[in-house]
Parts: sequence; structure tokens; C-alpha cells
Amino acid sequence: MTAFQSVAVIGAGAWGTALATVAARAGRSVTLWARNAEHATRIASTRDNPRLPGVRIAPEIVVTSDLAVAAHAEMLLIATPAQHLRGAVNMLASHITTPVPIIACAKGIEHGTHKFMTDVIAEAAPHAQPAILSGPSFADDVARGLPTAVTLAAKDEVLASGLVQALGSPTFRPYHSTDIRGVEIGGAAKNVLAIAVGIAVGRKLGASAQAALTTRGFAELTRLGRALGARSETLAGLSGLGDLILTCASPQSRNFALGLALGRGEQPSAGKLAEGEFTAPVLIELAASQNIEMPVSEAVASILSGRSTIDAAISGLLTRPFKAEE
Ligand SMILES: NC(=O)C1=CN([C@@H]2O[C@H](COP(=O)(O)OP(=O)(O)OC[C@H]3O[C@@H](n4cnc5c(N)ncnc54)[C@H](OP(=O)(O)O)[C@@H]3O)[C@@H](O)[C@H]2O)C=CC1
Ligand SMILES: O=C(CO)COP(=O)(O)O
Repeated sequence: MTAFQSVAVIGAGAWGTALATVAARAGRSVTLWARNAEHATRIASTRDNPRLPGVRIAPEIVVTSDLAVAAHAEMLLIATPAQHLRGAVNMLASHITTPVPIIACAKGIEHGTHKFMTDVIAEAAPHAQPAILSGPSFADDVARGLPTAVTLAAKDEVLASGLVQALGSPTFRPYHSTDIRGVEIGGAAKNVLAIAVGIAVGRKLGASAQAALTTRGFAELTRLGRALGARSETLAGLSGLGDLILTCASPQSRNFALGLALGRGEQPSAGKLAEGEFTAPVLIELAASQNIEMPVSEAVASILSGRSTIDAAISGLLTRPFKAEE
């Protein structure tokens, strides 16, 4: 019997809905919280969420917009966009008076503070036990029960392992870790790098360029990770290299798709969350503060901000001085 029988997922977007399904499949009693009361009522009655079309939400999942109901759970998963995670945890904080695990499921770095998601949780809800779940996992695949594997990290290995036991099932396999920072860096940086690779594919630069850019992207992700104390095996694991491979190779990724549209000179789809767009400027600020070179991420940030054209950014990357591979 797991110590975490009840689970609440905060944020009823694509990922929150998929994670609620995962937890229900693992035998937990699940509450899915949506900020909008009308949305919650509609999802509860139709058992369908337009943010994750075609996925039937199991009848036993309670859908609510009442935060007090959700906050009763023995573990909480936060699946809002990264820049809204602090707001969500702030709202939860007054309901949390005992140590309860709060698992960040968003991928990003907070603007202004340069803080990673578990640091934001620790600040906003001092009683919480922050953890992070990240890895190669499209919400649609996960909700449909296709096999996926992710990393779940907490400071305390026993806690991380307990959370894995509560959420894991044959088709959703979390691996536990204590390298919180390594997991957070991989998830945040891979979205920015996926935009770069999408641009290259959209510009028809070829499969060789796609592989080269993904690999050099991994090199800069690793450089930053090492500088911030991440473990190499985490960066080369599911939440780092694993998620980078997934996101840099599939138009199913919203970040890759954003890059693809930009590279083709098309208008990106409106209303689709591509976290890399928000992470790019803060990622390069953070890298600069550590004296870490991240030329691919810098190119993405300068394209997105309009400081550079796509052609100038590509030319800038291709004419960098030759150097040793590291
Ligand atoms: N989709 C995926 O495959 C995966 C996504 N992730 C990560 O999960 C996070 C969420 O992504 P995803 O679910 O796909 O995004 P969606 O755009 O599908 O949904 C975002 C959800 O967050 C809600 N939301 C927005 N702002 C707030 C807020 N201030 N307080 C509470 N809820 C809020 C939105 O509510 P409303 O509906 O009312 O607008 C919406 O339900 C991102 O960081 C993403 O990188 C991670 C792994 C996989
Ligand atoms: O994080 C994801 C897969 O692991 C989802 O990727 P996108 O946000 O690019 O769709």
C-alpha cells in the first residue's frame, strides 16, 4: 500500500489531464483542478478536455475548480505553464500546513528570478516537499497508455521512490533520482533547443544538420548543467538527452513545430504553449551569469526577440571558429 493514496493535479491542460489519467491508472484516487469553474464543470460532465482531444477522462477522476478540495490530497502535481507555477503554488500555500510533496511537472525557468521550478515551490510553500517530474513524454501518448518513461527527483531518495511507486504503472515508468537540478535543466533547455532544430528542418538544412544541431545542443545543455551542479548521468538520462531526442525529432512537439513554422516562414499556430519561447531569454541570461556559452540557445533567443533574422543566426552558427569537441 502506497503512502500516497490520493493525488491532486493542479492545472487541467494537456499535461495535467494526462497525469491525472496516469495516477488513476496507478490506482490512486485523483482530483484534477481547473482554474476556470466553467471548464471544470464542462470537463466533469463531458469527460473530455478540448486541450487533450480524443482522450476519455475516467469517471472516477474528480474534476473541480475548488482548490480546498484539491489541496487535501497526499501528493500534488503542478501542471501549469512554468511562468504560472508560482501563482498556482501561492494559492495552494495557505492550505498546506504539513509536509506534503508538491511535484513540479512544468518545464522552464522563472523570468526575473532565474529560479527553477522546485525552488519556486520551496519559496512559495515552505511546508512543501518539492519534487520534479520530467522526461520524454507527450501528453497524448501518456494519456493513451502508450509506454513512456520519465525521471522523478526529490531531495530525499526515499520520498522520490515513494512517489514513483504511487504513480508508476507498466505503461508509465518513472525512474527515481535525487538530482533535482539535473532534471530541471534538461527539461527547460531541451524546449529551446527543439525550436532551433525545428527552424533548421523548416529551412530544409538536411538530416545531417538536424543531428549536428541536436548534438551540439546537448553539449551546451551539459555545459550549463555541470556548471550548476547537475550529474552527468542525469543530463544523459531520460529528462535530458531522452527528452531532447524526442522533442528535436517530432513535429508532435509544440516547440519543434514552432521552430518548423518559423523556419518555413509561416505563422506559428496560435494558442499552443511552446515553453521554449519563454525559457530562451531567461536561459541565456542564466548561462551568461555562469560564463557558459550556449550559442544555439542564444541564436533562438535572438530570432524570437527579433534581434536577428533566421538567416543571420544560421550564418553566425556556421562561421563560429573551429574548436575541439567537448
Ligand atoms: N503537453 C505535453 O506533452 C507536456 C507538457 N509538459 C509541460 O507541462 C506544462 C503545461 O503544459 P500543457 O498542459 O501542455 O499546456 P496547456 O496549454 O495544454 O495547458 C496549460 C494549463 O494551465 C492552465 N493555467 C494557465 N495559467 C494558469 C494559472 N495561472 N493557474 C492555474 N492554471 C493555469 C491553463 O488553464 P486554462 O485552460 O484555464 O487556460 C491550462 O489548463 C508546460 O510547462 C509543459 O512544458 C511536460 C511534459 C509533457
Ligand atoms: O515536454 C514534452 C515532451 O516531453 C512536450 O513537448 P512540447 O511542449 O514541445 O510539445
